[in-house]
Amino acid sequence: MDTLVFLGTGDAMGVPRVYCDCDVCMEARTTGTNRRLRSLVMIEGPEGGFLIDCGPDWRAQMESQGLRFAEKILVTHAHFDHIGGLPEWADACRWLGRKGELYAPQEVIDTILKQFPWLARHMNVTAVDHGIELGGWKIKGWKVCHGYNGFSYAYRLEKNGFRWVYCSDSIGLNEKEKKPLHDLDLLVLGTSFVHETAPYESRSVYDMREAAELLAEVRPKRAVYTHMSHDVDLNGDIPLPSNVELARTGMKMELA
Ligand SMILES: O=c1ccn([C@@H]2O[C@@H]3COP(=O)(O)O[C@H]3[C@H]2O)c(=O)[nH]1
Repeated sequence: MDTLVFLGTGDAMGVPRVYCDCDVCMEARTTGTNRRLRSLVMIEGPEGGFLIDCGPDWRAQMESQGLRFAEKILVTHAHFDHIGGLPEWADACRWLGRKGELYAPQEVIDTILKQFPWLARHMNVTAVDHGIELGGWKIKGWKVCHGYNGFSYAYRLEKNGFRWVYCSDSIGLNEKEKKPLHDLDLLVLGTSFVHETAPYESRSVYDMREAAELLAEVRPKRAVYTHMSHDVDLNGDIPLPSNVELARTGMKMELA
């Protein structure tokens, strides 16, 4: 049985935001229910495991699980909050004398290697544009609208009849982009805010109101929201569709 572990459930700034004294950020600093590291998930199972994304909190996330090595990492897009940990992973590979396996679409690889050209010395880099199999999961990625911030990729994973999607950074998906979101047992969707009031053209991730509309359309059996900013209070009373839950740091789910 495979397990999905939420090692990071925050937006680009994490929670608390360094500059912020709002109630959610202050709660995150004290009791810490809302403390959120940058978004990253781990899939583990009998056929091996892998991470999706490697943001700047990677080191703390590895330590939180007592993990000493990450062998395989699949990346969604080349934004700092999703790739900031890659140089630390590369250093770990170097010191252990073990090559990591980095997977991403070719255009994402190109950007990563422009930013961190030395990575290729410490890891094998594989383009996943035509799909990939990791840990027994058949994985297909597709490009999704990330609004003001450009594009990201979402991944659809299938194994033993279980179908799920990881789509952390998207907004306003068109019909083609929504197609792989149908017939899902689980949709992990990024929703930065409950209700984001900033002008639409300045935004880059669904809010929870829009996400509810998307779910009504694509009808996954279950959904989990992640990539949540300090707008989201896990101790609050947020109106959600009945099949939705909010990811919590360290939360585990069976993928079956
Ligand atoms: O070309 C770019 C654009 C943006 N970024 C990062 O991705 C984050 C996306 O959310 P945000 O807009 O709150 O903050 C952004 C930055 O931290 C990046 O690394 N490269």
